Amino acid sequence: MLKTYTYRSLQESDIQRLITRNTDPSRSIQQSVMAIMDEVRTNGDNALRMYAEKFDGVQLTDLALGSSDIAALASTIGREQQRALEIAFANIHRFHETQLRKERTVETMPGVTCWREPRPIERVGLYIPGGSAVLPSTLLMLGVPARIAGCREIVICSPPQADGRINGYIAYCLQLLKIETIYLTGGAQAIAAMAYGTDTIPKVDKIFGPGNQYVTKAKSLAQSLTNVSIDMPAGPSEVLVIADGTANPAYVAADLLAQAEHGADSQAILVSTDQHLVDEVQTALAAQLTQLPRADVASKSIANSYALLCENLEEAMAFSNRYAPEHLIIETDTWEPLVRKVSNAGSVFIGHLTPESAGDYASGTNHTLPTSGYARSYSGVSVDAFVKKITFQHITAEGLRNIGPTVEVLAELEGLQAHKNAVSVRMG
Ligand SMILES: NC(=O)c1ccc[n+]([C@@H]2O[C@H](COP(=O)([O-])OP(=O)(O)OC[C@H]3O[C@@H](n4cnc5c(N)ncnc54)[C@H](O)[C@@H]3O)[C@@H](O)[C@H]2O)c1
Ligand SMILES: N[C@H](CO)Cc1c[nH]c[nH+]1
Ligand SMILES: [Zn+2]
Repeated sequence: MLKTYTYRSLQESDIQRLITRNTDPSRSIQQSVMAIMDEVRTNGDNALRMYAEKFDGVQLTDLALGSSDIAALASTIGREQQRALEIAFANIHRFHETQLRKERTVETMPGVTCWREPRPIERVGLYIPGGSAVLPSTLLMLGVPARIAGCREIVICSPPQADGRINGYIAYCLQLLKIETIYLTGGAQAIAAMAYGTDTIPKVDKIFGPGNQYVTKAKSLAQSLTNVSIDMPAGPSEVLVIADGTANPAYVAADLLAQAEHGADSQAILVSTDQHLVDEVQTALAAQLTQLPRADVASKSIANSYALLCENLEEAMAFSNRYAPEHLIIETDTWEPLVRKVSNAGSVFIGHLTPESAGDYASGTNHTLPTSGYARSYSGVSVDAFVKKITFQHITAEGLRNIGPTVEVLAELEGLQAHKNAVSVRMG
């Protein structure tokens, strides 16, 4: 069950240990991923086939499925599942379409006009996890903002399943998104393929998507070894629940287990002001675990997690801000003052009736979020991530008279005469 710590008895070194997760201290993941990426760079599609056999247990001839295969697979799913995917698609679309707001044009001095306009990133690669669980929801979370942004080429990679194909739910989402091809490759090799390009898989400008530690390391290496950029490190899922005596222990336990079932390296942290609640959550965890098909994975993750007892909710929030969770759930009757104090979190779920699963699937917010403390500096995926915001400016004769002398002085103080001349030659 959850190990329990008391915040006031922790030293700074203990806090550092408690907020650190999935950093690959032995560099073993980095080494494996480097080797995989080199292999893909050198041997392209043949390397992808070799890794499909090694990691996914399938022999592939074709690395891609086209629209007729996708249509056949999509037709196998039930009406209820279609409907749920359509509602999720619509809510995600509704939430994300507001993000492409036009910005104001600014006249910084009379005759000097500056503004910013978004332009889609032309070629984007979306990674859809499919190792221990296939996540069609992730395809919607990445595909919808890519479509809203207007990206010209959307490359999708996901690990092949045991039958050498994808499941029908992924296929249905591809149809909702009007995407006609999917590439059957997963893990670090998929990221390498999109970063370097192979005969079959196009090289992209930016790679998006969550994944396990291999995928996440490959994304960061791809960014440093090639000119591809990435959305953010979105690795093993995590949740931190702040709960006081008003929380329902069954709800808290369910929320912790919902992230714990993602993987043994996931973390589910309970931060509470109430010892009695912690005890009740432990009991509820034990009871609910026995009912879960993925109890094996979830119990390993719970063993890799902890509960922390704090004196008050301010202290609880201070710890949460240091931990910087991917998901923060606030299960207290009074939450407004706490919400104002959130400074580091990927996505926040407020009140007793807001399960994090709602955001994972269908409320509309994006579930591709920074993990391992990266919520201190990264935002989750949004339409912004699929565009570049380009600045523009225009200067009139009046503007040049206004701004010119300032630029000349600044160029001169930096010793850059040619910069000064570019102004002076126009001012006559
Ligand atoms: N942060 C987020 O936004 C977010 C969202 C959804 C899911 N997730 C996380 O994504 C992850 C999905 O992981 P997954 O494993 O189920 O699927 P995955 O698709 O990320 O990884 C599967 C692939 O990993 C590779 N792999 C497995 N073992 C390997 C090894 N020993 N060496 C090299 N490569 C290996 C294989 O190629 C396999 O196809 C989970 O950790 C989940 O918590 C995060
Ligand atoms: N909780 C995951 C993000 O960490 C997203 C997800 C997809 N499916 C279920 N959950
Ligand atoms: Zn989830």
